[in-house]
Amino acid sequence: MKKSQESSTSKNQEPITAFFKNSDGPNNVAISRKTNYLPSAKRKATCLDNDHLISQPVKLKLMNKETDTNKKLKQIKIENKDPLKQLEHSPIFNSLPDISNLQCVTFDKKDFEQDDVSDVFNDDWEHEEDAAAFDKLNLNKMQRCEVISLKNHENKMELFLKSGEMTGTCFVEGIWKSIPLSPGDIISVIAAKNETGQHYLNDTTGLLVLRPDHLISSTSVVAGVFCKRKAVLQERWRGIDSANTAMTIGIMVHELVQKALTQQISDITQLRLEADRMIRESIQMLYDAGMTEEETRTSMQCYIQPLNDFMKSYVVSKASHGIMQNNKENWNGHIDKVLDIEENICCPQLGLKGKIDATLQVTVPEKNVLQKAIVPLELKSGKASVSAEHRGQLVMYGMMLSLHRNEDPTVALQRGLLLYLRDKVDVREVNCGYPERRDLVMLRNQLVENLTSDPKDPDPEQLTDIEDASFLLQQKLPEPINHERACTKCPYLSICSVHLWHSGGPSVSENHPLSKLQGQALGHLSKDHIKYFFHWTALLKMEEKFQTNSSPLQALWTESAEKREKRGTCIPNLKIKTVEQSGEKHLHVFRRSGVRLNREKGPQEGEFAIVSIDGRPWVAAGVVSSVSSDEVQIHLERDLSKRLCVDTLYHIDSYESYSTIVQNLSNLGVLLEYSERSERLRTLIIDTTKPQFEAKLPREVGRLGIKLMRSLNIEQQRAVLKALSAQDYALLQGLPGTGKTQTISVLIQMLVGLKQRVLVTAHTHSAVDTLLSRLPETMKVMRLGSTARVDINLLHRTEKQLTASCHTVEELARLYDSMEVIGVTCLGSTHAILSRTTFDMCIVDEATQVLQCTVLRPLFAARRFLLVGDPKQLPPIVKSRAARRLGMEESLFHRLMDEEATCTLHLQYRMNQAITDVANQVAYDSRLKCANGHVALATLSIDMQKW
Ligand SMILES: Nc1ncnc2c1ncn2[C@@H]1O[C@H](COP(=O)(O)OP(=O)(O)OP(=O)(O)O)[C@@H](O)[C@H]1O
Repeated sequence: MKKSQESSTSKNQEPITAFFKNSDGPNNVAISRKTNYLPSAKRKATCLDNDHLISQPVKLKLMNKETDTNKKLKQIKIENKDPLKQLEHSPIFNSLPDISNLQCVTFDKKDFEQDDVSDVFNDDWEHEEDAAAFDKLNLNKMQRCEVISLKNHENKMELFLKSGEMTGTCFVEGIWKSIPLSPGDIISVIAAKNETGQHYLNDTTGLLVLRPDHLISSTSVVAGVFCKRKAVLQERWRGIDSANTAMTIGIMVHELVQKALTQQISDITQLRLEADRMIRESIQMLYDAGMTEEETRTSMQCYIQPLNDFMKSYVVSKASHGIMQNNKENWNGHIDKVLDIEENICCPQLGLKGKIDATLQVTVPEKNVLQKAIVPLELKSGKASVSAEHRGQLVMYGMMLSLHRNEDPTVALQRGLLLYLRDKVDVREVNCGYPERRDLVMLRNQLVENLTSDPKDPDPEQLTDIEDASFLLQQKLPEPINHERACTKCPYLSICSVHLWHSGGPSVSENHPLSKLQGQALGHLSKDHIKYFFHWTALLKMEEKFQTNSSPLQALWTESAEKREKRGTCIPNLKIKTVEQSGEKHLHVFRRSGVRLNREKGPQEGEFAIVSIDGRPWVAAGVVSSVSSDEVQIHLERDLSKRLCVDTLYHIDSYESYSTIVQNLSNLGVLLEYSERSERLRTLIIDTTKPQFEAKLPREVGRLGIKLMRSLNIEQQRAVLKALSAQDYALLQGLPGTGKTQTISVLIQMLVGLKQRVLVTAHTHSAVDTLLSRLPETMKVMRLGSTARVDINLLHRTEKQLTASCHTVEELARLYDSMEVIGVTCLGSTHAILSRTTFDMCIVDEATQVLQCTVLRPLFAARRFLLVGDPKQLPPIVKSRAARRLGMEESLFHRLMDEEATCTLHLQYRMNQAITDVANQVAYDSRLKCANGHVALATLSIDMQKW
């Protein structure tokens, strides 16, 4: 039984095209003709009856952890054959892309002057005059449709689709048939028509994009060429992979090339000076990656001469052909103009997004005629592999750009340039035929199937049991690859393995590398650790789902700007007034003439927002710096006025970023790590091992205490001593106005007096600032985080201000090391200082308001911690009712509350007796006391005349 399942699965992995022939990795068989994405048992559970049209949504039933389906899922074994070997045996391994049917596109002058921003897609991308037409759906152009029902025929699937008021059918054959569609799914389709007028897609025509509203970056899609599973893990657990040398050099080389291109630098001495300047200005990034200037200079050397050659031959020369004409693979064109740098490109028709390194206007000789074209350029700082990953990225940019030009993405001529500069200049033109485009869309579909829920998945808001939730809401992952070397080094090994061995998904045979690596990946984790991980990932998934439903990104392309304005999420129809360079960003001032802006609704100061124009959602994004009744100021990463004409109307939309969810998932991922810091927290937080306290404190404490603790009452003094004696952690429960901040401030001074380094954190910027502002000016304090969010009185203590005088990585490191206190919010705790320093104590204020998984990040950086808060005050903000019901509001403070570890402050200085009595009746059960008679009798005299 098992055997037959194994062989059928491996048989399903035949490659279909040659696209991945240059891939370095094993997933170059990523697209398989017959592979269904779901494990076969799950497929069975969800497969559609061949003979019935299904038009009703399937009723959901909560699966019990040990249902038959689940048992079956666990039994499935997948034998992963080495995909490279399979590929070699493919009859089409060496076939070349079919470009015979490509049409040549000519450009006119206006194409080069500004973007073609014609209305490519309106509310539903295509509106036809005839409103109630049945079977009038025109799929010759890409359409966003809803699958109403589907019917399986012998070799094809019949889809009944709806787009706006239009309906129609489409037959899906070949590779497209393996997409696991359900009624209710949103797809984007372009199809051919046969002689009978019937729309169809097969292996040689059409595109079907699954759930196109979920935009995946083209970098993530090509990451899936090597390992689809890693590509999905990377999307969800981004941040586990820390900054490294190759990444840092890559960023610096990109900046240097972009500078050379925009300023037309073709002089080797000037390029060297630019590189040196860049290194000097990037000391923060070098510190993060643990690199010195000298190392960086040496690593960048091998790019400078080739960059100079590139500039001379392709950019500044007047010739219309490049160097190395003897090497026929090298590109033979000329770069006439740089149109854009880091152009943001967002394409909801293909469900893709990306950032193009440089958008160029070029001249290319073709059959002895000089042709003009606009091409994306992708710079690669690694070896000139011209791999499937590198080419694939350009193919996707090409498809997105062709849709922006209103062309057919399956056949439109596309050109792109790959630029390699390590050791020698190597410029390759990438053009491709239909098979590559189809395979990349299919690869994206496979990733999106794992990254989004399908209409048959349970609605998280209906879940009532955390065990069910943590089983049903587990991250879906593609099958693992068979590559021991890659898996051993993979930063996602533990997360990949925990899903492999502890979820209902497919498992692997005993000979698979992941079986051998199981001990290394999970040997240090107990059942409870894994259960905690899955509980919290499920809760985060519920919260994420709730957020996606309440503020959907797709409104940007499915609703008009006016409709979004009515909903209160958009400020529409703005024009650019001015653009000013502001550090690395461009401060854009937008104006709406005539109409006063509603300052209460839409993007607010300090919020992240998206800038769109009609037909082109998300042309840029950034943080809003101010909103007045007639102007919006926003810092964007690129200058929009350079590319778009002055009369362009812009819309600015609020955007609920999911980076917080991803950061929280990453924190849970780090908690699974085999390291001392993670083991310590697992023991304290998951196993709830009792914290230990020193029986005696050093004499020095007494000496310091006489001086510093005089301002504290007896309860507060006890709290300070308790915190000082904690070996693991302590809790400080402070009722309102009882002097929590005052107590913490004295504790910090005591710790610093004892030569200990302290990390101070809280949920909000204001709480961090309140604490830091109570510390003496003589203390060495640094506030991390964006200066825009820091209290004006603390600006002199911000990282930006303090590091302004550092000119070398060494000076910077010395400065960081000299700081006695570092202050940062919990979400801002991803700064490199925290991963490179072990603080003696981390103090978390407002600890009852922070999500358990958010507070983990600062705690990883300290030997012991103090949680300060009031469990009777606000819990963490959780929007999903179901997640709240299942325990997401439980803060770490609540989880660890224990009499022995907790000190409580009851004596308050803020309310007189009458108000204290009310607070006691409502929440504190007579435990809140006035600190003294003066407080109890205090009154407020108000001059009623003045009111
Ligand atoms: N031991 C003390 N003697 C005199 N006044 C004190 C003492 N401790 C705190 N206070 C005063 O009580 C007020 C409240 O103190 P603090 O802001 O530290 O309390 P908190 O518990 O942090 O308040 P909140 O409930 O707003 O978080 C302040 O005005 C502070 O100066």
